[in-house]
Amino acid sequence: MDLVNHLEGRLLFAVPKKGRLNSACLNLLEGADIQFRRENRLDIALVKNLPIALIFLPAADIPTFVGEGQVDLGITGWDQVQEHDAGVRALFRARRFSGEITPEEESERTSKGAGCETVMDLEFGGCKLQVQVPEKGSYNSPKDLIGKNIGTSFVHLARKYFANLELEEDTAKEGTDGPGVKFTSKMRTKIIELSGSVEAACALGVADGIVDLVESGETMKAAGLKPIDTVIETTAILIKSRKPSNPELVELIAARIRGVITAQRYVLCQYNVERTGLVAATKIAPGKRAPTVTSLEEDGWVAVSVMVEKKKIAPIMDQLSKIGATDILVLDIANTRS
Ligand SMILES: Nc1ncnc2c1ncn2[C@@H]1O[C@H](COP(=O)(O)OP(=O)(O)OP(=O)(O)O)[C@@H](O)[C@H]1O
Ligand SMILES: O=P(O)(O)OC[C@H]1O[C@H](OP(=O)(O)OP(=O)(O)O)[C@H](O)[C@@H]1O
Repeated sequence: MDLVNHLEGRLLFAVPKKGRLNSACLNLLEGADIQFRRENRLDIALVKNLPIALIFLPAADIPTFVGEGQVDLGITGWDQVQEHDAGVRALFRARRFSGEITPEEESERTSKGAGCETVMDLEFGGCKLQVQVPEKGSYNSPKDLIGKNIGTSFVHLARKYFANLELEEDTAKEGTDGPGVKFTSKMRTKIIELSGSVEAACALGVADGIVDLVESGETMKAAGLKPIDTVIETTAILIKSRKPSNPELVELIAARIRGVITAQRYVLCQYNVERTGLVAATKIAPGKRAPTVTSLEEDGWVAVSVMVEKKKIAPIMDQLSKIGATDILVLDIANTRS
């Protein structure tokens, strides 16, 4: 089937085709009951039960497609959206400096090009974009890298980061060569674009420091690098274009995804407690909204069911047990809707 000719009337939803975010995205789509079958090697899949087409794209390209409005919705890293926005801003700023466009055109085109809106944080794919330097070298602070070579895949964020650093340093030095002497800021740090294996750049003599993503820190440690600053912290996000083709469907998908995320974050805790212990128990586990309390077929006792954040459940069970709650059960939540 020629899928491209079946996109008419469908909401286009971009998801990372590979890499760190791919499998969590596929789980999210399954949880939201977005059913599709992806043919081998095809980057478009029609959703069977909703008027949606999934477009599988590199995570780094998704902000461009959504920002320019060709695709309505997308999942990618916050870092990728920031990198794209910084790139768009730099492009139009340069055009204004060269006199190609007016300041008004610059602001209009910047807001059009960098036009993704964040719908929600998806709470996975968490990592940090960090400045890393050789552990055994002489660089200890980001300012030590001014004027040096920096390897990165995030050229626009790195350039912005070092431009700010240079400006800070220039401002601090202002006047030190004599009253009223102003340093003119001209980017001195060289940003070298690398598409992968950035951590090898220092050992290979290509760069003095790098700006790259760090999750566990194992890759950088193995490459003999240490962090000296964090440029941004990032997680996966759901983004939408400013004018999606079907806003109601965007809302429906957002509500389903929100439900899946809440279900992943919470468990349902059920226990029995004497009515006299209910106030103390509710203080320990107040729930997302409030606990549901039903009477037990035993005088003076109630059964309570309450949503608890997964990461807090163990100490909460300990405390409930301590104040006399019994038969404490913890159940996974398959899905939720507020
Ligand atoms: N440990 C990690 N390393 C890199 N990215 C991560 C990590 N954990 C989460 N991410 C997120 O995953 C996004 C995609 O990164 P990933 O390197 O998997 O992309 P990719 O499309 O496979 O690109 P590449 O071709 O560079 O491998 C990042 O922008 C970031 O938001
Ligand atoms: O802190 P860690 O948990 O070790 O993860 C961080 C590493 O993972 C990413 O690279 P990836 O494996 O995606 O390959 P790449 O170098 O080709 O981008 C990133 O660029 C780091 O190198």
